[in-house]
Amino acid sequence: MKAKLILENGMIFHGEAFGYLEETVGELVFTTVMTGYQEVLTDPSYHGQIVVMTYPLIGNYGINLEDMQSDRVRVKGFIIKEDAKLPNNFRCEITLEAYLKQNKVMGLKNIDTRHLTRIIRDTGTKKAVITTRDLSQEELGNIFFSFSNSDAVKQVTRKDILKIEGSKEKIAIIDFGIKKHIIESFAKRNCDIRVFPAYTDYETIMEYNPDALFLSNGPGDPEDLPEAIELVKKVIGKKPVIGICLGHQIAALAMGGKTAKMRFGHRGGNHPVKDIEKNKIYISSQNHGYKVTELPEGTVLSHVNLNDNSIEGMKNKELKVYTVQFHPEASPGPEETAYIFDDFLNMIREG
Ligand SMILES: NC(=O)CC[C@H](N)C(=O)O
Repeated sequence: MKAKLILENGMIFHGEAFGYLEETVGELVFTTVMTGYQEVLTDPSYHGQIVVMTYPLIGNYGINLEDMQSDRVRVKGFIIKEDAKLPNNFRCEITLEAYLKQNKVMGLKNIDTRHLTRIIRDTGTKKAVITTRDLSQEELGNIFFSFSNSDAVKQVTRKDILKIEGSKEKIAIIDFGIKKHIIESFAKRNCDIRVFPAYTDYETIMEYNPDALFLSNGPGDPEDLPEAIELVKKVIGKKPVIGICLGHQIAALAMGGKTAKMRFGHRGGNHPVKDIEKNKIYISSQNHGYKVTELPEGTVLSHVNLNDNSIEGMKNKELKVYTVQFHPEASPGPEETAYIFDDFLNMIREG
């Protein structure tokens, strides 16, 4: 069935619907990862976003039920050039199209994703609609006007506390929309883990008497999370604080730093970041549309993005805060920054 993508600036791309047939609206972003589409689909950080894959052939190894980063598809829509109709892999359980259908998420294929990506790069992230209908200007205007992603964390955070027993550091994780492989990365290192819902109060977290507070990745604008920022303000100085992506941004705001929305963000599996202390360059996995623009006082830059010199990590040795903007858990992407989890734990132990 024919369907189209309509951008907020009036541009229209014609393609073919695939997956679930239901009109959708979201913030249009692109990722340059060449594999790992199923980790992208299930990453809660993409809540509210329509994702364009720049790699031209998607679905070629199907969908397995182990690599998901949460329990369902989180993107609002999925745009590709070509759908591999006959996936071929021993781990494949269902096709990409069946998975989208099952999760009630609309896809659009046969789109010139390279052209679309250039438009997003040149003119910035914007809202977009995928539809099979002919919409009037007024209808479109209403759809765009009523779309907001400011309660994204509320939508994706867990309801109950998750406990994982371990013999090493006690890590209190705040789930702003956490990816499964982050939890696994701490569990693999034998940490004792409690994963708390995003709006858990300070007392409940301190009752667990953690060795550190970990702030997870998650969707939306960090400035939409004043409660989380207040919680972190209370914890800093009392317990070490570590974090990834949204967690990094929240920690920066809690300490008096600044964040801002980027023109089109960093989403992909080959972003070069330099670890300043180690004087080494790593290829990192990234998925963010906001960044820290001003480091808090007393905090030093730990990592920098070599494409645009943006802040990719910060450290405060006195207060024991260490956070990174990129994704050391990868999933998808290269795993060479997994050392960050060991660095986090070393910082906690040093006390
Ligand atoms: N992956 C993340 O945690 C993303 C953080 C934030 N939502 C951003 O887009 O910048």
